[in-house]
Amino acid sequence: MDIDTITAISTPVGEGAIAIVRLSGADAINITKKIFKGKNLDEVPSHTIHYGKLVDPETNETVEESMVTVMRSPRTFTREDIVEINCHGGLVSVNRVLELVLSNGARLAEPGEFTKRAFLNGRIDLSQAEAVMDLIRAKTDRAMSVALKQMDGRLSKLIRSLRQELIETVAHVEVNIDYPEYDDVEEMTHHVLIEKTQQVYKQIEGLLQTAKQGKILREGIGTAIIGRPNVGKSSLLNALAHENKAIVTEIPGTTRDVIEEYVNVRGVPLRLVDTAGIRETEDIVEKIGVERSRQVLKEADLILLVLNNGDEFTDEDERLFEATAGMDKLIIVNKTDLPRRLDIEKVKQLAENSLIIETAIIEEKGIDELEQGIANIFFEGDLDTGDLTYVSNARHIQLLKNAKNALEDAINGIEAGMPIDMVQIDVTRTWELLGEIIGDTVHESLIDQLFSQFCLGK
Ligand SMILES: Nc1nc2c(c(=O)[nH]1)N(C=O)[C@@H](CNc1ccc(C(=O)N[C@@H](CCC(=O)O)C(=O)O)cc1)CN2
Ligand SMILES: Nc1nc2c(ncn2[C@@H]2O[C@H](COP(=O)(O)OP(=O)(O)OP(=O)(O)O)[C@@H](O)[C@H]2O)c(=O)[nH]1
Ligand SMILES: [Mg+2]
Repeated sequence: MDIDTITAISTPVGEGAIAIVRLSGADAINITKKIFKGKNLDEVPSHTIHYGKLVDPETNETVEESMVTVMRSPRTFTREDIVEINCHGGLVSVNRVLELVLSNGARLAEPGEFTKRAFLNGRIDLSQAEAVMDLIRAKTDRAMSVALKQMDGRLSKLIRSLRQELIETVAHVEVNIDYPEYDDVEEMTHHVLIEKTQQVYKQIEGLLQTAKQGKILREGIGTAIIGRPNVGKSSLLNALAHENKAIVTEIPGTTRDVIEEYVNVRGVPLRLVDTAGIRETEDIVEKIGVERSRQVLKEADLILLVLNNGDEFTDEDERLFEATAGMDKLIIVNKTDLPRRLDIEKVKQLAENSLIIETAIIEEKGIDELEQGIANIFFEGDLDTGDLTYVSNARHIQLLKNAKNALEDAINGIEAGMPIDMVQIDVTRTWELLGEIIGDTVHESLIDQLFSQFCLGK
């Protein structure tokens, strides 16, 4: 394992009042002492902060003034000695402090390396480390609360208990293999095996059932706003975002590219995508936009299909209904301030079970109903992260699916009266797959790859 001292700027790039350069490792305090003029940092109590000047030992030039926090191993974020240098938040000043630390013996940290050390030193497990990243990226309060629970070790605890159950079944099997002469042991084994494996199977299934909501909490509901040019799609995006994000003009074909925006509709996280109005066009730029719109449409979890109340219902509108058949969809009849020319009966007929909502976005009418409609579609208005343990991470979901399959093999084997040591292989495999979620049984290259997705300085 690396034992060198790492450093990085732990605050975002850009101007701020304060920025933090963090050091972690056995030399963190020694390196800081070389550049810090103030109290003797060897003598200050752990978890205390101290004012002083930062001085370049080569030139004796004062580089910065600072507040320095000293935290001694092992009760720290990484379990190593940590120093946090709080300096002024200008771009130049933070970088000079970083350079100073680097030239005095620290190494620049890789992305995620602080959290990786917390993992390698056993303070947190892999799913907790991944939750740290989710927390940073959380777009809504609810996504954040899911991440916080995972960081707290909720998922880990559940996975550990499932693995424990599996180990117990394996133990029973071992007894059976070692003492085949006891008939009642065999009966017992069969009984226990069926019961325990099915119990674990049900819990894995339950976890997987939270995956759809978990994914939505994490990434937002992929929502495509589609419709003919000029019906008011970009106006709709702006209304839901409560901000003028997309350009709105009276010229059809205004939106040429796909515009994405995270919005929070009554606690439901939407990844809202405004698209170029779909029509047959000769304009080359618009053509590409229209192609992209069709692509977005295919990948969406929810469609907001916008129609113009003041215009006739056209073949192009009809084709949009066809293209979105069977998808979760809301029909928005916009521009109800204009006299109706739209064939609403036709719309009702094509809408099937989809809700039709009338809006006049320009007058801010119908937006409330629309927001309620969106909330209802996914969670009957109630997206509750309450007590459930969610899985939201694609890696975890895949591992759970594989574990479920392996356990299914085991259960089928038991029921078909397969030799017990064959069944054991599948049970052990399930145990290993679950272990990968928390990082008990993972390959080093996977660990490197996972942590490299982190932000620098985390
Ligand atoms: N300035 C600063 N703020 C920060 C962080 C940081 O690294 N620096 N964090 C970085 O993400 C978060 C806090 N995360 C932390 C998690 C664990 C420990 C820690 O020392 N844990 C010890 C117990 C400490 C105690 O109880 O006194 C341990 O688990 O052994 C510290 C920070 C958010 N705020
Ligand atoms: N009368 C009326 N006009 C509206 C309403 N909503 C939007 N508009 C106007 O319709 C025009 C087109 O709106 P956009 O939001 O740009 O339409 P779009 O569907 O994004 O258009 P493209 O990007 O060209 O496909 C603008 O002039 C809007 O001000 C409404 O409820 N009533
Ligand atoms: Mg537009």
